[in-house]
Amino acid sequence: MEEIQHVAVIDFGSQYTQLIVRRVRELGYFAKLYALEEFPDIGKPGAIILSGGPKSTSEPDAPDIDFEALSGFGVPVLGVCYGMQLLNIKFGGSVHASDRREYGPAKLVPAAPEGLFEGLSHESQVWMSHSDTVENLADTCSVIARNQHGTPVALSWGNGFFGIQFHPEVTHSHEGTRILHNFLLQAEKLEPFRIEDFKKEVIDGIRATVGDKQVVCGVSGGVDSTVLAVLLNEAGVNVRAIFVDHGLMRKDEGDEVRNNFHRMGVPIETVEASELFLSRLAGVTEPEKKRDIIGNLFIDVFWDAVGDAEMLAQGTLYPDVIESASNAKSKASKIKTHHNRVDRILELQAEGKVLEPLAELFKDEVRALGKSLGIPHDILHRHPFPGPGLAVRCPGEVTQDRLEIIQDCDAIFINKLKDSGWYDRVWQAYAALVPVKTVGVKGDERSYEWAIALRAVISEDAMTADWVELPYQLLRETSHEILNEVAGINRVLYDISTKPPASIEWE
Ligand SMILES: Nc1ncnc2c1ncn2[C@@H]1O[C@H](COP(=O)(O)OP(=O)(O)OP(=O)(O)O)[C@@H](O)[C@H]1O
Repeated sequence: MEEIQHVAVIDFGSQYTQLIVRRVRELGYFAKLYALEEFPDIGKPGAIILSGGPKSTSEPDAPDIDFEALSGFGVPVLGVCYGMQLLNIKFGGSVHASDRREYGPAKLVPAAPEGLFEGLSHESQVWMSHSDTVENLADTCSVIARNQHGTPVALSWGNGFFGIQFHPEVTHSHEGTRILHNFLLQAEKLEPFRIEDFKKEVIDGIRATVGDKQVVCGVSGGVDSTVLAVLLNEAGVNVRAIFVDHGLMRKDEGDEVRNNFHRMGVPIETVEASELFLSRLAGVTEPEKKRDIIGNLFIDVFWDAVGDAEMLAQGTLYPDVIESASNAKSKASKIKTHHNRVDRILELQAEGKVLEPLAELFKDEVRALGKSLGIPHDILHRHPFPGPGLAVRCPGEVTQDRLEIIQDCDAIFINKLKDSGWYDRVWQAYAALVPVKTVGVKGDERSYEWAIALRAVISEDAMTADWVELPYQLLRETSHEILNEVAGINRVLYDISTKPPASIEWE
C-alpha cells in the first residue's frame, strides 16, 4: 500500500514542537515529528514544517539542515520562528542576533488577504517568542506580513517556501490554526488522514512483522490495551491477551473486562492473583511502598504468565514517544511505567521483538481507531484508572474489607453519574476511603464508622484538574444510597480540591 502522505515536522528544539504536530492532526492531516538528526530520512512527506528552537542561528553550534535535501523533496516548506530565520539564511539573507527577547502578543498585518493569510480577520493576534530577527532579505524573498510596527514577520521565497516569525501552534495566536491550514492547502500531494487507511496500513505492518510468531499483550481493560488487543486480533496474528486480576479492581470489574472481550470476540486469559497481592500488601501503609510492591509483583506475575513468548505488544502512544524522543534525543520508545525495570523487555526491544502499533497516535485517535474496529462506546470512553487500582484510593492498609467498602460506594456513585448523564462529562470520578472513624447514629444505635470521599474532576491531560460542580441533588441521592446500603460508612464527603496542590488520586 502507498505510504500515507504525511506532514513532516522537523524538531529544532522548541517547547511548542509537539503542538505543531497536534494542530496539523486536528486539521485532519497526518503529522509526524522528526528529530533533526533523522533528516533527511523522513519518508515521503507531502509538506514539511521546520519548528522553532531555543538557539540563535549565529551561535557556532546552531542547528542546521541539509538545504539541498530539503529542496529536493519538492514540497511546500514552512519555517516557524527559528525555522524561518534558518530559511532566510539559506536563501542568502541574514539574521540580526539580539539578546533582547520579544515575547508576547503582536498584531499581524498581511500584505494581502491571500495565501497563508486568506480568510483571516484584520490585525489578527499572533504570539511571538524570539530574540533574533531577520535583517537582510534575499532578492527572491517577499515580505507577506508585518507586525503593527512594520517589522517583517512572514516571508515567502517562492516555490512553496514560507517563513513565519510567530508561533501559529499556540492558542494565543488566535488564528494560528487557520494559517497552518492555509499552508497545508499549498501542498498538492497531501491526503487528508483517514483512520480507516491508517488501520489498514497498521494491520499490514503487524502481519509483516509478526508472521507466524506468537505475540503476547497485557490487557488492563483500559482504552489503550483494549484497542491494541482488538487490533492484533483483527490482524489475525497469533495473539495471547493476558489480564492480571490483582484484586484491586472496581466492583465486578474482572467480570466486566472478560465480558467486554467476549462481546468483541477476542479471547483473553485471566491470571487470578488477588490473594497474592493482598497478602503482600498486608500491614503496608506507606503509599510509595504500596505502589512499589504492586508494580514489582505485577511484573513477576505477568511475566510468569507470558512464559517464553516470542514477541510482546505494548500500547505505547505518540505522546510517550515524543516525550522520550525530545528528552533523550533518541527514537527509543518509552517503556510503560509498570514494566520499566524488566530486563526482558529491553532484551526483546533490542531484538526488535517489541511491537508498538499505536505509537503514532494520540489518545483521541486511538479512540477513533477503536471505534472503527467496532469497540463499543462505553469501553472507549471509560474513565482513566490507575495501574495500582483501588490501592491508591485506600489510604493506610489495603484489606479485603476496605476494598469491598470502596467498591460498593464507587459503584453507587458511578451508576448515579451514568444515569444522570454526568459520567461522560467528567474526566474521572471515584470513591476513596477516609480511614478515620467518626460518631453517628444508625437506627437507634450509636455508630462509629469510616467516612467515604467522593471525587469527580475535569482535566485536559491530567497535569492539572478541577473538581466538578455536580448538582446537589445528585450528591444528595448518592450520599443517601451509600449511607443506607454500605455497612461500615456513616459519613460521605465531597472532595473539592484542585490539582495542584492536591493530586487527582489520593495516593
Ligand atoms: N491488570 C493488568 N493486566 C494485564 N496487563 C496490564 C494490567 N494493568 C496494566 N497492564 C498493562 O500495562 C500497560 C500500562 O498500564 P497503565 O496502567 O499505565 O495503563 P495505560 O497506559 O493507561 O493503558 P490502558 O489504557 O490500556 O490501561 C497497559 O497498557 C497493559 O498492557
